[in-house]
Amino acid sequence: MASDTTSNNPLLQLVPQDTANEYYTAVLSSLKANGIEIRPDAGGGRGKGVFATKGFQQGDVLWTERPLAAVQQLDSKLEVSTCSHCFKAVGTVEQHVGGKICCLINELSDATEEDDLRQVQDRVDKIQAAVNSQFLEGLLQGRVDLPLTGEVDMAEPVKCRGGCSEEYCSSGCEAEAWERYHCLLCPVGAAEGPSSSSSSSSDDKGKGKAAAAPQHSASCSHSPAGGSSSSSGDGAGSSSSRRAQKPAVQQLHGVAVNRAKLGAFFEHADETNDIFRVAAQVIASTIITADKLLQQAAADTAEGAEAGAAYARAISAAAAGERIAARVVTPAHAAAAAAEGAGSTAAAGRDEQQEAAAAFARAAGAAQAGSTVQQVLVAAGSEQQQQQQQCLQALQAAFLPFAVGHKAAWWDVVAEQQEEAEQQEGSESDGDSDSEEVDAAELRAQLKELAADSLALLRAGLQDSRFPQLFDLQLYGSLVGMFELNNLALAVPAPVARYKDMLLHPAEYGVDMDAAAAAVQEVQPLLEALGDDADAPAEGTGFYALQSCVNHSCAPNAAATCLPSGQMVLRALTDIAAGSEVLLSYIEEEGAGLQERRAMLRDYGFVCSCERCSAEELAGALQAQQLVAA
Ligand SMILES: C[S@@+](CC[C@H](N)C(=O)[O-])C[C@H]1O[C@@H](n2cnc3c(N)ncnc32)[C@H](O)[C@@H]1O
Repeated sequence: MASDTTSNNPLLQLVPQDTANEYYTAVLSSLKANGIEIRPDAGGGRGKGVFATKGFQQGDVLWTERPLAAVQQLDSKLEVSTCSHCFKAVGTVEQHVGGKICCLINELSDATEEDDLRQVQDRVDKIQAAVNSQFLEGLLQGRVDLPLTGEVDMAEPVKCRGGCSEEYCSSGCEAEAWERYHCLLCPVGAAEGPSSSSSSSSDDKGKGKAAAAPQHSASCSHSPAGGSSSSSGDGAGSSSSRRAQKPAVQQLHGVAVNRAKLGAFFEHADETNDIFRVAAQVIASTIITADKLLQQAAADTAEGAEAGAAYARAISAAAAGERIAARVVTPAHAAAAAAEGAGSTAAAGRDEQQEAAAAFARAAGAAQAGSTVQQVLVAAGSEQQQQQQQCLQALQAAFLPFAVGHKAAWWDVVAEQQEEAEQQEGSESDGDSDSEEVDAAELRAQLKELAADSLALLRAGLQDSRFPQLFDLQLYGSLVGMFELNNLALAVPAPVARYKDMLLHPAEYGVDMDAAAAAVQEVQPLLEALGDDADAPAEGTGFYALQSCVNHSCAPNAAATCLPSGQMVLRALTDIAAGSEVLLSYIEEEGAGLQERRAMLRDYGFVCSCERCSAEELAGALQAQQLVAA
């Protein structure tokens, strides 16, 4: 649902329905989501929703989608190295096994008396039986080969051209991330071409055998991806040698980028809330898109002026041939004359007329594209006002994908959740409502201050004078709030889990059974040491244009999962009839009772009244009545 906030920020105003409809039509078409529509009012006060316009069968893919903005959690990045743009795993299976063991060792060494120490000791024993420090170092450094790991599709890491510790699965992903947002967010910013972090050749059955800087050392006092910084996601790490060469502030996309200050922003985000990193990604990509729109508008205006000059030249050329000159009085006539072409007595002027016609056609197109800009220019008073209006218009267009999704401010969302939780607990115990209010109010103030600190650091890193609306605290809070409510938790299958699954089910992967059985024998101690941690996916959070429009039900008919490629796929869990709403479950609803589900859904800011909840509520009320009657 679009926001109806009371803020004066134009980016927070309700998006006109026509504009939203146009945007979603474009989204559906670009995703080739056939048989799907977005209705502005899904009913029951739930805002917009996604509906099937044709029947789907259980298991059908409804659509696949990449996020508009996403980050992997810092902790998860230590355990599963992925492409910072698309979340496909990078490195080798061996490095991932080593990384997971390091994380496990760290976790176990943090165990306290409150943990089950016998269980902890059991796991330590298993690790010691499986690896020694030399073997672990070998896994991490690419000196140890495990059997059949070449069968798992992995990508060789490509480093960020800016010199920070971000890694990508391909030069394509590196370039896309750089162009879309990372050029403004990289805390190092030495803009060289992308470089592979591995010097190895690709003759190793696609393993991407890396001599890549390991993310862990065998002592397991590991650092995040790339190894040199406490930061991850956008803004991770730095190379001090490159930092020394670059200027303190770089001008890019109309923004003065202070890389050192960006580093401080990311450190703060890593210490406080991952979501700030996603918000920064949205802000950076919006600036870049808006800047491109402004450049385009300027080019169109220049083209219009050029067209005018060409027209003037065409007029004077045509003056030599009266038949044409009499007719070429408007751009439309110029175009018609040029199309007619032959028969002109002004042979010398024909080419020029055609050029003029073409220039006019271009100018007309440009004028049409920029017509709203022109209207604004006429309406605006001073040149400065005109520029501000132009900037705002470009900004609104660039921000549209997020404007259609934004919600209440983060501090309000969280404080309301807290209030409700406390009221619930309060009504179950003796509840002092005054102190509850103070707690929620305090929380609101604390979160607002935290967001203000984060935004101040981002503003210091991205010094911008054209788009003040984008650096407004209320907008920042709304962006973070939107991510809290709309984001899909990313869970990209880890390569170690795929490796294990392949060894256990070789036939499904076309792998020789005997080879798999021998491999299982060899790696059994490692898999036992890892236990369930082998299966832990890469976890993060992403905002998706279409998935974020799907409402919740405690009896869902669809489910979203991540593929190893990092793409999200939405599949039908049941048959879905044409005209039905597509519904996901935002929570682990299976086996949970009504109150438990409602408590989980509090985080999403609504009370569910889906068919299952309504039926259970009714059944509960009837039961209560019967008890009273009895
Ligand atoms: C991911 S968005 C879904 C799209 C949303 N309807 C919109 O208009 O943007 C999640 C929000 O939709 C609303 N919503 C989703 N499922 C709901 C449900 N079962 N009952 C009430 N509100 C729901 C809540 O406001 C929730 O915060």
